[in-house]
Parts: sequence; C-alpha cells; structure tokens
Amino acid sequence: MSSILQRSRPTNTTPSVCISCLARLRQQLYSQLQLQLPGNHATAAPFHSTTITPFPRGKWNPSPSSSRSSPNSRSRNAGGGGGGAARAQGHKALRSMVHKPSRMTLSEKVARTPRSPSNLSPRDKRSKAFERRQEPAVDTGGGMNRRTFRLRSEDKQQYSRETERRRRDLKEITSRPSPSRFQQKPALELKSERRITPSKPDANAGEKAERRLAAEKLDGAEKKYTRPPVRRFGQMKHIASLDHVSSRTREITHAAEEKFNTFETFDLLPQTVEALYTDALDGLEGVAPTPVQSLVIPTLLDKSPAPPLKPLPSENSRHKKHKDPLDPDQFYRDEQPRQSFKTYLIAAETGSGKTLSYVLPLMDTLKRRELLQKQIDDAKRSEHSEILEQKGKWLFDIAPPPVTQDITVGKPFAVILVPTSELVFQVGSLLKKLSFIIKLRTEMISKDFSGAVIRSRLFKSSTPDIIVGTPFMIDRITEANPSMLHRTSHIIVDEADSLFDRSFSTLTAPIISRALNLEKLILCSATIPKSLDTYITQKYPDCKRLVTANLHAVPRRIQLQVIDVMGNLYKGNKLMACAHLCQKIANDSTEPGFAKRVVVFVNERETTDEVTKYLQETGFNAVSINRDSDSRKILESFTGEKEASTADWDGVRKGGVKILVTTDLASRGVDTKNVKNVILYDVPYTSIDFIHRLGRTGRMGRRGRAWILVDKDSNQEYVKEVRKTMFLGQALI
Ligand SMILES: Nc1ncnc2c1ncn2[C@@H]1O[C@H](COP(=O)(O)OP(=O)(O)OP(=O)(O)O)[C@@H](O)[C@H]1O
Repeated sequence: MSSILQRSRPTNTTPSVCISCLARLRQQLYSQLQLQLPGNHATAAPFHSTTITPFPRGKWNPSPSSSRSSPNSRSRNAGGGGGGAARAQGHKALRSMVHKPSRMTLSEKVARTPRSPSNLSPRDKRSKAFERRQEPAVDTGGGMNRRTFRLRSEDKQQYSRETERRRRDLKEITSRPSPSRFQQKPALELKSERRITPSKPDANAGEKAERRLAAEKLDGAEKKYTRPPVRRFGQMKHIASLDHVSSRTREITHAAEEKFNTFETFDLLPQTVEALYTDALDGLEGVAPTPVQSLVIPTLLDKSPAPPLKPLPSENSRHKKHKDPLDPDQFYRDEQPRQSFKTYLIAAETGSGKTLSYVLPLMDTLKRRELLQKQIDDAKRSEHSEILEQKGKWLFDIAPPPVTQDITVGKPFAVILVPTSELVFQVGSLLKKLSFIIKLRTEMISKDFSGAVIRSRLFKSSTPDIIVGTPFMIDRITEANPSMLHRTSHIIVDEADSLFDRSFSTLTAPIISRALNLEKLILCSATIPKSLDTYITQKYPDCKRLVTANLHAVPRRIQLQVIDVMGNLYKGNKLMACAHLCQKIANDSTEPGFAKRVVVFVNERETTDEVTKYLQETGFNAVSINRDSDSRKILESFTGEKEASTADWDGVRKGGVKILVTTDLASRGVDTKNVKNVILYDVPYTSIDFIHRLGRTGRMGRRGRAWILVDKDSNQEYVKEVRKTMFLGQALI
C-alpha cells in the first residue's frame, strides 16, 4: 500500500493526479485489499507519473454505504469481516490524497488560510448553517432555543453597557460650555495631541478619551457650518445689483422683535407715544411696532444731554486752510474730524414703517434736549437775576442790553434729506402731525415753495428744529450759508441708495461735510446695492447696520403674474394687453365699494404719455406724473384716503378704476397704501427696480397683485427667476 502511495506521489513537492490515474490507483488498491469495486473498472491504463487533471470534488464515492459516516454504516462495515479495518484505512488514505485539494491543481503553491466566518464560501456557510440547525433545540419558553437565548441575552447586556457608556460620555461633554464655531484652534490642537500620544497605558486615559470625543464633536460642528452651496441664478446673477446680507445680521431682528412688542416698551416720552397713536397712525390704538421699528428705535434713542457746541473757526484759520478759492467747502471738509459722528444704516423691506423708525427717536431725542436746555436756562436766568438784584442794591440799576441777533437763527438741529419733492411733502406731513403734540418746529424745503417762503421758514425768529428737503435745495442754501448746519446734530439720508448714487452724491456728500457738530448720520433704504455697500464700507467703516430678516425679498403676499403679449390674444400689442388688464381689474369684485387704484410702471418717460393716451382713449381714468405735472395733487389720490378732484381725472368714462402711469419717479418711498394693483408695463432693468415697483402694493401687511407684460424683447428668463425667487420667499440679488 505504502509503495503504491509512494509511486503515486511524484517526487517533486507538488504532486498532481489525473482522473484515469486515480481510477487505476483505486483499482489496484481495491484488488490488494481484496475488495469488490462498485463499478466495472477491469481495464487499466498505464500510469502517468506527473500528468495532471483535476478531480471533480464530491464525485468520488468509494462505497455508497461508506459515503456517510453514520454509526450504523460504520458498525455494518466493522462487522463485515476481517478486512473492515483495512478497508477503512484505505478509504482514509485515498481521501487524504485525492479528495482534499479539490478543483486545484496540486502543482500550484497555494497557501490556504483558515476560513473565518466572513471569508467562508457560500457552500461552507450553507453547511455550517445546516450543522447549527441539527443541534437539538431546547425550548427556553420564549420561543428560542437555549443557544440563541444565551447569545441574545449576552448581546443585550453588551449593548446596554455600550449605550450607558456613550450616554455618560455625551452627558459630560454637553454639560460643558459648548465651543463656538469660530474656535477651530483647540479642535486642531486636540487632534494633533491625539496623534502623538503613545499607546502605553495612561493614567489620564479617561480624560483623554473625553477630550477626543469633544474634538470629534467639534469636528462635526465645523463640518456642520461649512458654507452651503450657492444657489445658481442665471440671468439674475448676470444682472445682480444687490448686496448680500448675511443671515446672522438678519437673525438679530427676531430677538429685537420679541423684546419690544409695544411702543410703550421703548421708553419714549409720554408726548411722543401720544402723538404717535393720535396723529401718526390715524388714531389706531394699540398697534404694535414693526420689526424694523423694534430694531431701530431702541438703538437710535439717545437720552444723553447734547454735547457743547464747537466754536466756529476763526476767519484767519479759515483763510490759511482755504487752498482752493473755487471750492468753498474745502475748509469744512478739512476741518471736520474723521468719524467724529456715529453712522447707522437702516435697511428693511418696502412698506415696513422705516420712516417712523427714525422719526420717532429723532423727535424724542430733540424734545429731551429741549426740556433739559430749558431747565438749564431757567436756572441760569434765576441766578443772573439774583446777581442783578444784589448789584442793584448798591450800584446803578442798569438793564441788560437787548439781544440784537440770535445766533441760533436758521440753524436746525436735524436735517432729513429725501430725493423728491413728493417725498418732502410726505415725510414733512408726518413730522407736522407728530409735532402738534410733541411741540417741535418742522419745516419743508423743496422746489414747490418760492424763495420768499423758504427764507421766512428758515430765518424767522424761531428756528425750525427739523427741516426736510431735497439735496438740491439744501445744498444751494448751505453753500451760500455754511454756518446754517453748525448746530445740526442729526442728518438722515432717506432713500440712501438714490442719494449716494452718481447723480445725487455730489450734492449729498458736501451737505454732510458742512455739519461740524454732527453726532449721528442715519442712512435709510429698502435696498442696499453693491455700490452703496462699497461706499459705506470705505467712507464709514464703523457704520452700524440695522437690517431686517426679509430685506431684498418681495413679500409673498404680493402675487406676480406674467402676461405673454406675443400670444394669439394680443399678438405683441402691449398697449392692448395693458388696457385689457385694467378692464379685468375694473370688472372683478375684489374691492367692493372702493375706487380701485392701479399703478402702471414704464421704463422710459416717453412711454408714459403713450400709455396714458391709449388708456384715456379706451375710456379709463388714466393720468401720468412727470416733472411738469402737479404730481403732489395726483399722488394724493393714491397715498391717502382723500379723493383727488375730478378736474385731475379728465375723460372719466369707465368708473371704478383710477390709473397712474409713471416711471420710477413714484416708485421710491411713496406710501401708496391704497394701491392694490400694479402693472409692470416694461420689465425692470434691475432687481432694485423690481423691489421698489412691486413695493407700491402690499404695504404694511396688506395683500397685493402685480402683472408683468413680456414680449419678444423682454428678458423672460430673468422674469422667471424673479418669480420663482418670490414664490420661495427668498431675497433677490
Ligand atoms: N407700527 C405700525 N403699525 C401700523 N402701521 C404703521 C406702523 N408703522 C408705520 N405704519 C404705516 O405704514 C405705512 C408705510 O410706512 P413707510 O412709508 O414708513 O414705509 P417704508 O418702509 O418707508 O416704505 P418704503 O421703503 O416704500 O419707503 C405708512 O402708512 C405708516 O403710517
């Protein structure tokens, strides 16, 4: 047997066997052991010594009865005669030789790694599972056998231990003050420390583990604060004109809103609150401050006494510094210390009550100062009269000389700059209403008033406390009389984006530079264009920005519909589309009992006349405002409850709708609170124009409707993007 085995095994280290050799080997083996082969294998071929053919695994079956090692078969074999043991030995030898290296050629050197459960072949896995199933099941009462029960209970214990440990770690970490997202350094240091720590047992291992967990947590926090992907805009990005305002800046509003939810919480003077409820808000009692008012009023309220006035520069010093005789303002610009005043930027959506947010603290501050000054003057006067009395007892009783000239004449405490005379009237009217109870003097200066009227308003015996005017008028007056702004402590630039643009900044900037005693410069706007942002950053780097959460977003209560005039209905006729829309508005039942107001915005002044004429010919009450018309009277019908006289509405045939056709002249600041419908006849050039035009409707929480007419020349992609952004309630760019 051993000789056969030796012969069958080649001398080299990698023996290999072919199926015919094996068959012959088997035959010889059986004949030596005097056994009967199961099949007929009488003919034998000569041996190959090294030829190789893989033996099919599992096919080899020396005896059907011995293929299974059941106890019965074994006993049968054992009791089958004297050759039983030898036969079993032969089987064993054969199996060890042939059966083991299945499917693999023996000449290949393959190091077979012991199989772990993970790298078991599917066949082995199946057989293992079969073995496991064969184990006797012991019912533990819970529907599982003892083994499964033991495993599950061990798992459970392990799991609960793990959970408990994690919970403990987490509790310890969270109980510490949470690191800010800007503290990136400690996290990095901890990480590097973790890398160089040796793996030997450490007494502080627990503490280090905690720190590592904290560092991991910080890593997670850092990841959380990675900048979100920038939303892609196509056309809007191309036309982008608005500055990006961070969400952090916007979030501050919410905190302010919660803190100041009534006007009484602002610590205003009682007369200011009374004037607000009685006159400014049309007798509406108990109205709440708007978000911008909650944010701005407490910041601007100033209860400190006014600082002493700086003396006017002497004539000599004035001449010394005056290098350019053609620039009279140069001296004031040179003299003015840089950033000696505080700068604020109020930015909030249209129709959110920005005007009251700066008017209320301004009037309150001036009133407080006036009351304080009065007390000081009274005290001085009584002291002076006492001295005079004492002196009069033993000197000549001489009366004090009469005051020949009041140096405060024509020197207001505050100046409010607005771009148009319509806005002068609007803001001036609000100031006048409030000052009736607060008792301050306010005046308006615009091209609507003659020179004589302006002179008497400014230079008559009692000087106005606040003047409202256009930069053009104020610049001309202060240029001729620079000391007029000597007492001015507050300058407010409303619609700041307009007043600092190319056309106005040459007037606005010199006015600011002439105010030598300026304490506060307040800029106010519904939009912050990139140009304004750059200007403020460069010129007033310490400017405090008071920005509301919804800045640059058109409120969702305004619905915008797009009308494609290229369709079959209008065939590219925009005028017809506009008239049809007006007719639809006239026929609907949205404003029962009221005259419906429609504002039509066009891009060019020439288009105004064309559209107005067409609408009038179609029978509508259409009117346009331009530089030559009496716009104040026309706007009254759209801004207040008061109706315009019928003389302004020529060609009244279709009652019910009043239409105003205008350019951007009426798009900024005009409080058209009665307007529900806006038609954008042309697509606005920028997002800024979109915001201001749509902002004429849906004011102060009211609902509004808008239509935009697009034709083949319009940028339809841009309109689509604006509409989508409005729908999502996001800020335009
Ligand atoms: N707290 C308030 N409650 C109710 N109404 C208010 C409140 N504050 C202001 N209003 C009213 O809201 C309207 C709009 O105010 P205002 O003109 O100041 O808005 P705005 O933000 O300046 O708008 P725009 O950006 O278009 O100039 C005014 O009629 C004003 O009387």
